[in-house]
Amino acid sequence: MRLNKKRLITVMIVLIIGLLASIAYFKVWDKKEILDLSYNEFISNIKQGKVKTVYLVDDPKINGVLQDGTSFITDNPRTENFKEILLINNVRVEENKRSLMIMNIISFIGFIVAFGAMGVFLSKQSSKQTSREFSKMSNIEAIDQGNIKVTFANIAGNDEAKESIMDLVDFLQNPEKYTKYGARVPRGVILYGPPGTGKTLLAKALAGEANVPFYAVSGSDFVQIYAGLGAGRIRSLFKKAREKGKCVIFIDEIDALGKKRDGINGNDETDRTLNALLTEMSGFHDNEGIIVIAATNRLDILDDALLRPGRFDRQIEVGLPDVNARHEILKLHSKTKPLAGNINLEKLAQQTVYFSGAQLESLMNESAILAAKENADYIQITHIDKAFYTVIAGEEKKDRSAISKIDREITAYHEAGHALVTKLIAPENKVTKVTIIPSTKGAGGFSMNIPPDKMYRSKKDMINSIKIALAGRAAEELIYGEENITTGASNDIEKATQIVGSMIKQFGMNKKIGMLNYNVLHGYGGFDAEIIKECRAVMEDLYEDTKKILGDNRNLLEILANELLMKETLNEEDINRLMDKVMKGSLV
Ligand SMILES: Nc1ncnc2c1ncn2[C@@H]1O[C@H](COP(=O)(O)OP(=O)(O)OP(=O)(O)O)[C@@H](O)[C@H]1O
Ligand SMILES: [Zn+2]
Repeated sequence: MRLNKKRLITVMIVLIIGLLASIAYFKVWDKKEILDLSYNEFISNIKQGKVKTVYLVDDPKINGVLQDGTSFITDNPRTENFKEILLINNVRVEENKRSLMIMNIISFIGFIVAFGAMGVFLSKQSSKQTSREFSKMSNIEAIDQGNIKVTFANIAGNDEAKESIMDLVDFLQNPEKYTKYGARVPRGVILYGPPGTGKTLLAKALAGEANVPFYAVSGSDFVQIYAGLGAGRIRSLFKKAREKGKCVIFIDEIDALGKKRDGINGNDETDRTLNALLTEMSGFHDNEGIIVIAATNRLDILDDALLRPGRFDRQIEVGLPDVNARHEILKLHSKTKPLAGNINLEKLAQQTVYFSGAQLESLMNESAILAAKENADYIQITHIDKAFYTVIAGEEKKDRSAISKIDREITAYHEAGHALVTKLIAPENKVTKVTIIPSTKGAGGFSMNIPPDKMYRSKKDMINSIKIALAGRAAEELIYGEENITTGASNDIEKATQIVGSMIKQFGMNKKIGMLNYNVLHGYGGFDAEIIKECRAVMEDLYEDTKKILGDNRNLLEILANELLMKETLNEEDINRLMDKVMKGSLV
């Protein structure tokens, strides 16, 4: 339907151009070629023998041609003997042919027809182009099972993401098993994280491990195409996939399709495409065994509609690799390369802070190319050094290693502060992971789970949470001095303020302020100088406490921070092990 409309518009445009062109043509022709003779002039021309031909018609005007080839037009006398007079004066009379005027009209019509035809042709051409685009999409052949060489063995690091994806292999292979128990098999998974961290690789590995076909498209393919085509592409993609049965559909750059709709920058076309995708996904039967994996660098900009249950309801973070993962990735990508014996990949892993998997792969590849160019026997450290700068050339901060050194140290102390205070004041809390590798959520990372089986939070719990939140800043101040504290604590301060505020305004946990809910008394936006003063006083006390805890355990803080600098990521066991050692006095 929409395609026809499109074609119609193209034809119309061409016709209008044709019309304008022919009008212009006739205007010119009129002026230059056609003499408008009065009847008297015509007669005198005849008498002088200047008229060659006259086209006789039953119109008010007749045309003719002079001896010199000039066309003319004059009034038709429509007298009985007109033809005779002409013939007597040696004028050729053409009766059967239409007059020039008519010829003009005919040629005019010809023009239009020609242009019309051209229009249709062009629109056919453009629809050919659309159909080419279309077929580009419908031609997405499933990469055959046998051709997906990627398995989990091709992915180093990313252990958590890998585990979540591994779960899906069984869903793909035996969906019936899960439907038997009434379980909803996941349909969509979003992999999010910085570029080049192996999201595509993970999706491929899923297909490779489950031995099913793999279809890949990119969200940006759907942008700037003809109206309605995006949705059509989605439908044909899924149709194809269904025909194959079990498979993995990979949609890279899903954000190009599924950005949050803000109502202002709404784009009908992407909306339509997104809706088609959502419709297709809710149309799966539970045991169809199709899993859609989408990738994005930004989870926060995605439309909520995408993240609802039954759609992309699993979200897996794929982060930058830590030093161990970098080592693994480097090993993986130098397996088939002749490295000189003195190259230490472990050291190289330490030097490639913030490198993504793709950058590490590129580093090894560039080195190999340099070595090959020189016909060197081995890839030498000099090749790697050169390649290093090629890989980071596009980065904004060229001297990144210098900048990152102090950044890393501050981050390490900050994160170690959080972890240590947690361990010391709330050992029942679970510290799942501490890292100094930036994530999409911000610099560094620290995750802590409060035991989920608590129904209420005690005043002590809340105070502990505040201290844990303040511990990052406290560690920075303790180690680097008050002047060198950073903006890295902004989220922590926000969190601490929320807790203090709710304790005092809402939960009646402050003696001075009393057991009143101030939200009820003067709304959530209420401003009360006394409350703010009290919040500040409580916060100051807690901050001093936190600094004291860290100061008293400074050696532990330094040991943890140094371990973080070395390993970049520590899990709970690592932290426990370290603390045990220190407590037992073996590491002081
Ligand atoms: N964890 C990893 N292990 C091994 N190789 C990796 C890893 N991460 C990335 N690579 C290498 O980088 C290349 C690019 O990775 P991939 O295309 O999967 O990244 P991506 O996260 O999908 O990136 P983008 O967000 O830019 O699409 C891979 O083909 C692989 O060579
Ligand atoms: Zn922090």
